[in-house]
Amino acid sequence: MTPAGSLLIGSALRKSYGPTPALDGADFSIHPAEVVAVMGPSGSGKSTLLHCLAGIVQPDSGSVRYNGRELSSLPDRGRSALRRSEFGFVFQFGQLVPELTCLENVALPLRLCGTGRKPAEAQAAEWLERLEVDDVRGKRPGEVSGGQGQRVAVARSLVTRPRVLFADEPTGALDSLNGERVMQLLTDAARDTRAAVVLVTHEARVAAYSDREVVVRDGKARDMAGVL
Ligand SMILES: Nc1ncnc2c1ncn2[C@@H]1O[C@H](COP(=O)(O)OP(=O)(O)OP(=O)(O)O)[C@@H](O)[C@H]1O
Repeated sequence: MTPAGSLLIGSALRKSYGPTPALDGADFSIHPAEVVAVMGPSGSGKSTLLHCLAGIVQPDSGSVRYNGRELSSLPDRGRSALRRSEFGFVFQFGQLVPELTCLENVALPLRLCGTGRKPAEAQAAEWLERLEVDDVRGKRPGEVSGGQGQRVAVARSLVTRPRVLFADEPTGALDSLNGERVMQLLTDAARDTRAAVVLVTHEARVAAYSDREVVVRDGKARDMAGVL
């Protein structure tokens, strides 16, 4: 796939941690509304690639362009604002705020973007319903199951209707049945809202929910479209 029409493009990305090269000239691109699985062995550079694409980690060299804009040309504040308004995130563990109810957790990204409490919570309630966890809205994250918590996290990641959802092993802590359900709900919701999804996983059954697979090995990314 060529980067033409791509929403997000990483080119020749390099990143080392001390003497350890995590990325060694990785290329990646994703179109609007596309779900791309980033696969590869442990330590191959998948999470580092995701962090560079999301502007969380600054690559040593190479470029990341989002919607025609070079991320490194934005000041820190601009990158943070972009992450808040255009990107969504869901990780394997612990991203919910323990002191807040599930409803307040899902409403939080909207509140941070300036939405008032009532409309933010009304939208959050809709997303909890969509992820089939309406019943836990008044509970705190410590009082819900792992699968329920992950659905709440997916609801929170999509409530701002991001254009790119970054998901790093989103079902890594779940049993296979719960994992499949979360993936189904996540990809259905992303496709409905036309969010592109960068999905890091090492599990083939999770990658099966994607449109395309990219394999990262020794810090280099390879599109499997021409290989499979
Ligand atoms: N913050 C960091 N400090 C030092 N080394 C790091 C850091 N983050 C990643 N690395 C190293 O960079 C390399 C790539 O790590 P990364 O987490 O991107 O791989 P991964 O493919 O996501 O692995 P996994 O599947 O195990 O999560 C590894 O050798 C890792 O030890």
